[in-house]
Amino acid sequence: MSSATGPADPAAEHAPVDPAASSAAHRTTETALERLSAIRGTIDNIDAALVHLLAERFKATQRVGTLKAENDLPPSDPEREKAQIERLRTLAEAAHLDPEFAEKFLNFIISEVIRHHEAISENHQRGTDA
Ligand SMILES: C=C(O[C@@H]1C=C(C(=O)O)C=C[C@H]1O)C(=O)O
Repeated sequence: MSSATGPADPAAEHAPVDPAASSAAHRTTETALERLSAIRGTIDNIDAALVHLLAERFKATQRVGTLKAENDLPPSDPEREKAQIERLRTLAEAAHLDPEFAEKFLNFIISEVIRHHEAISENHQRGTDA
């Protein structure tokens, strides 16, 4: 705001807001950054848990892959996949997670598992053919 005689500093009237110049704005920014950091701490823990859970799941599916290869069972089982996707869609809905996302995520993991099972089967075949 300028007075009748004009602002003391003519540039001040259109100067960009500097949050550090206002103690209230500064405090607000610090609090927001602290909250962001705390929430990110939770995200870090969840991401770490996801990695550990996925590692355990892949250890189990590797065992399934070996069992299948040794017993001439096919790498994929579409019936089991269908049932598992349906089960996870229901769980996702109850947990307020987008079921479409849950299905895509599971399909992404399953396609990687099948790739592993195919590789295990090929290695097993090579071993028994030799
Ligand atoms: C792990 C298996 O193999 C494949 C992978 C699946 C999965 O990752 O959930 C499910 C079915 C199969 O296509 C299984 O048959 O149980």
